[in-house]
Amino acid sequence: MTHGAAITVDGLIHRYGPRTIHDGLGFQVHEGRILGLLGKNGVGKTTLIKILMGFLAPSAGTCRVLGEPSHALSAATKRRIGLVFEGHLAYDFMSIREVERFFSAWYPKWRRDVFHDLIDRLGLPLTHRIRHMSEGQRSQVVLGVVMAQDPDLLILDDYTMGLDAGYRRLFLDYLIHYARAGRKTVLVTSHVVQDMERLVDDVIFLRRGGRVLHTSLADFMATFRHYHLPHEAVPHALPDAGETLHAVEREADGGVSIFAFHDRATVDAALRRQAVDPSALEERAMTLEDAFVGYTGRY
Ligand SMILES: Nc1ncnc2c1ncn2[C@@H]1O[C@H](COP(=O)(O)OP(=O)(O)OP(=O)(O)O)[C@@H](O)[C@H]1O
Repeated sequence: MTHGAAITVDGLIHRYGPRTIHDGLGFQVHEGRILGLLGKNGVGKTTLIKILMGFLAPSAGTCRVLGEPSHALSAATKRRIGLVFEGHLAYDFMSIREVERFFSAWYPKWRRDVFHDLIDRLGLPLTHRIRHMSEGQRSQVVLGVVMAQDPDLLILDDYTMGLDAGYRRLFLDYLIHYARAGRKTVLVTSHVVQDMERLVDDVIFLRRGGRVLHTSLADFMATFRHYHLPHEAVPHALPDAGETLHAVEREADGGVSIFAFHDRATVDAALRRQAVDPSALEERAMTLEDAFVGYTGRY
């Protein structure tokens, strides 16, 4: 079945003063897909989400969200979008009970069962005020509020803020169930890359200066490879990264890691062209986090 696009970004350019953050970004998120937006600190993930929600006007380009231009989202469409943004609730003077009363009035599909299932795990009385909660407890309330809205499009910007490992996993299970159960679309950013490996269908890697890679997670993991040259086989001058070798990194043990979208024979040939003997090269298995760091570079 072909689904329509929940999000369409076309020719997006964004600059803050002289700095270009997005440079002709274009992609679609189809209904029912889960997209992970990954990238190092400061590459522009939050900026993109602000543009999609109409909080920020881009320097150029267009975005459509659930069929409407992002700068003119109607109230009805906004109600179909669940947004977790910097993990905060604006009304921190409210108690848990007041938060539920306030938000449930806005959302016709409010899922009381979902809210209480997530909130009960806090072990706090419903009269407890948000401002008297720890950071992680506040995040739990935010996530309860958003999931109870039963949104068609869920946008989560760094939802893991302050969450302990147990709750993070619980929420991840919730998300997976939510996304698979209906035709729900999710756009998620997180620095906990290992969670993305379980959750997302597609990934966008944002890199500084506006460079991007948009791919399915399965394709990326099947084609991006890590090769290792042990210390004794490393030449004086490290091989250069370029067309074939995506990245070349010196390891703490003196060996060299080479990341490439190519098979062993192609990488061998590229090394030989640089007068490097590849006979000791070995391929290593990668998690998504290894691949993410290999693709975007350590620092
Ligand atoms: N209003 C602003 N004026 C100028 N520069 C800004 C503004 N907002 C963000 N920036 C800069 O733009 C870049 C992108 O910021 P953004 O918050 O979108 O990054 P991010 O990918 O979400 O980062 P992180 O992973 O750290 O949350 C950063 O270098 C940031 O310092």
